[in-house]
Amino acid sequence: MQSLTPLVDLKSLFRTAAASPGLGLTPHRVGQARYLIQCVSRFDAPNVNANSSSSAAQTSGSNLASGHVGRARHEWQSACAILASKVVSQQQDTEKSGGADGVAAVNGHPTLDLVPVKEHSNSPTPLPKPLSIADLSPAPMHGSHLRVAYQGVPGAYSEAAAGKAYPNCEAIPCDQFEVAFQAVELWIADRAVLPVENSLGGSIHRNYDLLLRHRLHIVGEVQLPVHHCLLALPGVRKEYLTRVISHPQALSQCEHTLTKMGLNVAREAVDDTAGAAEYIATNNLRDTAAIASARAAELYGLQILADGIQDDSGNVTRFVMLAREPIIPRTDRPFKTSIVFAHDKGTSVLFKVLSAFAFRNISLTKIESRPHRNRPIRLVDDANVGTAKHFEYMFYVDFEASMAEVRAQNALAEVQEFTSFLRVLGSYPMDMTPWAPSSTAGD
Ligand SMILES: O=C(O)C(=O)C[C@]1(C(=O)O)C=C[C@@H](O)C=C1
Repeated sequence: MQSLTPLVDLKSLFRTAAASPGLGLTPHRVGQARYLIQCVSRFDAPNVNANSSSSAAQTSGSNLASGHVGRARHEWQSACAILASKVVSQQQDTEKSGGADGVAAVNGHPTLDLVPVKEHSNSPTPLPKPLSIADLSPAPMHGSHLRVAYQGVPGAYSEAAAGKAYPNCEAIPCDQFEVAFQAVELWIADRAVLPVENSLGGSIHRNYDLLLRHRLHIVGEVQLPVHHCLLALPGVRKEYLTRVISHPQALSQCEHTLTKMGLNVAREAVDDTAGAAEYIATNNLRDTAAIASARAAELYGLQILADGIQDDSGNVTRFVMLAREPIIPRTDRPFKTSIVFAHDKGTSVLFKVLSAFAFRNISLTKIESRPHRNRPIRLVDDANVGTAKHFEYMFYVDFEASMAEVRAQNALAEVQEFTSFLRVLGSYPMDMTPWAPSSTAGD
């Protein structure tokens, strides 16, 4: 088995942030990160899984991966927020008292400590170099590689998607989707590549919710054909198996094929496909198989019991590429734009919003609704018949146009009139890779 890049979890992520001023972190950010490490330590709960891209992952199998930040994420997050704000106020106090970084106040005006000029010296103190255009490049890179965060361990499909999106990138494994978001926000990574939907399994809701909660921008998409294999330890036969473990999406993508193969064994959800393979290898499990990639078989020393077990040969997962800054939309190639909106008077607005696109001949490629978590229910009282409880939604729409096109700008101006909340998640080039379906076990 090869030695692999360690998984980034919340704790190590903040530790790296705190210890690496070279990553482009401001002293403020480094200070925040130090405090965050303390917060994370307080809420560490081994064997409790905080991550899940689906509620199915909360089944017993999801406890397989160990060492996660667990219990009470909301507690942890509010502690982070409080402590991070303390860092800011402490920093402001220090600045006021003139103690930090050589800044002192004279008559209320800060003065800077200048580098002393050494007179008649042959070896002058090196002076700071002025910033040049190159220092201001929009995509900060560390060394020659773009650092791309993904959820899972090496061998996960998300790692392959990161490589497709950014060839030669340094892929950074993260144990949760949220960690991948934060890795970009804290400058540990330059981009994140995260799955949002699969042609068989449907939407990965967790990432839709996180897109709204974080301030990253969609700067691209990649569609990855997903070719699943059934993996087990060398020498294990199908008849020995009592369970199959994998990511909930992968289990759902192979549901019928597993049944057709006569594998009516327990199916358990874990955090990612390659993590399932790693778990079997690490614990020498001879009664368990994983659904994962051929690369995962190679990395963790498993054999392939069956190849191409996805229920459809055209099994494709769509991933979005996320960055701290949006890209400038263009019109010289096909673009897609993703928006999210809500209306405080309910779903009646949906028809008007959709017609704003229809009148301009703009095709929609996806529409998704999620609970409006800040205001999930709207009560409508009618004295005669009682109280109607309407569920409230956030609507996510992808449409085929660039924000550089006037028709898209006009459509959004109209949508803004109808809605109480509107955010453009990104305008980005469409993945136009030629179609190449993978083979299935029955082919
Ligand atoms: O578990 C993995 O390998 C992943 O990359 C995650 C994931 C997903 O979240 O949908 C990605 C692609 C496949 O659809 C199956 C699982």
